[in-house]
Amino acid sequence: MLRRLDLRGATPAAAEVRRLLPRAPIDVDVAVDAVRPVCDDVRARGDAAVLDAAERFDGVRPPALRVPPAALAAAAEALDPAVRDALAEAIRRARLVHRAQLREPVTIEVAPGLTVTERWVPVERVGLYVPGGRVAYPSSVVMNVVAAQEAGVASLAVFSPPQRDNGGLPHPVVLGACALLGIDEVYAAGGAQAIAMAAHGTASCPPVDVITGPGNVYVTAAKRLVRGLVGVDAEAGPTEVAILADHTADASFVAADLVAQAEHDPMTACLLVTTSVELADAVDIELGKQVPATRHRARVEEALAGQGAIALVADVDAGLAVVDAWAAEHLEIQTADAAAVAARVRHAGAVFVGAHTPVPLGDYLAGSNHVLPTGGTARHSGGLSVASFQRQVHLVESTPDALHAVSGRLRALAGAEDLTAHADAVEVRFR
Ligand SMILES: NC(=O)c1ccc[n+]([C@@H]2O[C@H](COP(=O)([O-])OP(=O)(O)OC[C@H]3O[C@@H](n4cnc5c(N)ncnc54)[C@H](O)[C@@H]3O)[C@@H](O)[C@H]2O)c1
Ligand SMILES: N[C@H](CO)Cc1c[nH]c[nH+]1
Ligand SMILES: [Zn+2]
Repeated sequence: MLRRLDLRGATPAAAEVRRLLPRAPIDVDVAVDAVRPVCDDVRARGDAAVLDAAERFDGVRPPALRVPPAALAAAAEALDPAVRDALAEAIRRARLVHRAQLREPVTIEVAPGLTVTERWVPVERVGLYVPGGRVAYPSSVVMNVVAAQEAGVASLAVFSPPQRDNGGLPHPVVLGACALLGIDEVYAAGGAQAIAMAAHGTASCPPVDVITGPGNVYVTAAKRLVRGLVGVDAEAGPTEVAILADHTADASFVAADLVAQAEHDPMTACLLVTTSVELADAVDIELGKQVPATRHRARVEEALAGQGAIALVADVDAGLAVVDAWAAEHLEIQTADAAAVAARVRHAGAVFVGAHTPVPLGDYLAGSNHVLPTGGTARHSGGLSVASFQRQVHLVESTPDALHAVSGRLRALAGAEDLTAHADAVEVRFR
């Protein structure tokens, strides 16, 4: 049985909701302290430190950090045809969505003769993290690489943990997915050491400008540490799901969707917010059937016991307030008129609307990006997109008349800041 919180009759403030509802006990701040020495070591000793960390954390010392081209080609060759076909379709769908995110330059004539043009320019080189500790994620290759390629990034390097069972190379399907996408720069490096390698650069790997991708709490912590030296995307850490459901929801669907995300990581957070005690009871019964039968039972049990909960709410409006406060990475809406309810959601990494839009569709094949903000960061961040790989640049262009027309006001503002040379630099042009 999931722990239950009865919020009917109460209207807790957002901060109180966040305190009451469970999330994983190790937070990113704690993990930052754990990974700081690893990142410092990579900065100081480069490749040797990455290799030592691989031995310590992944249980294998890769023969080389850079995956040889022959291994990528062999992995592509060895892909199961059904997996190859599914990857190709996932890539096709993701391209449709991400290409549509590209923005044309916009020129605004602010005053006669003065224009501001906004251009979006791709960064030059990116490091794309693909998790591979407990589970290997070829689908995260697709999510990272397609967004970066569509953004127009020229240099892409993928990092994924070395695997003992694969001779110290990353998982073969991860390599196969890289090859399908035309990626030839892949490193057998995982965890914080991979993030530090990408950020600082080593003898085998030039530094990158932006690092993106999901990972466990150590990866997330390392991204937080190098933020500023490089750009990073949102904190896409241990996965989480919230489901807002009423009496119309099917308990077997709800339970299956909780189990599906719980199988990622014992730190996964799974929350059902419902107006219906009957549904809550039925979901508990369903979990009693589904959990013992699921492949990764131990992980699922740990996640549900640790960070699983059902919150009972008075009505859908109260439920919306709760899920908005919790700001889930994934939010499913399984209520009557789900589309109308979903349209009112403010804080979630992605919203899955209606009974036939489970999170795993978005994980693999909806075309949406599955690299999404966790830990409540959906309050201020969005998921991975082409914008994660681009910078916006303003081009400002003025005629002499347009500059002259505004020079009096400019002097007023410069004077207010006691920066008179600013005004002089304008007026020198008209003496
Ligand atoms: N939010 C998202 O968008 C999203 C998407 C996909 C996956 N995920 C999450 O990614 C995570 C993948 O985790 P994973 O562990 O399978 O793979 P991972 O690649 O993220 O982490 C594996 C690495 O963690 C490091 N590590 C392990 N224990 C450590 C320790 N005690 N100290 C320091 N470093 C340590 C190792 O170096 C190892 O290479 C899951 O939590 C999953 O939920 C999130
Ligand atoms: N649910 C994960 C976090 O968004 C993504 C994923 C990849 N593979 C399966 N699931
Ligand atoms: Zn998933």
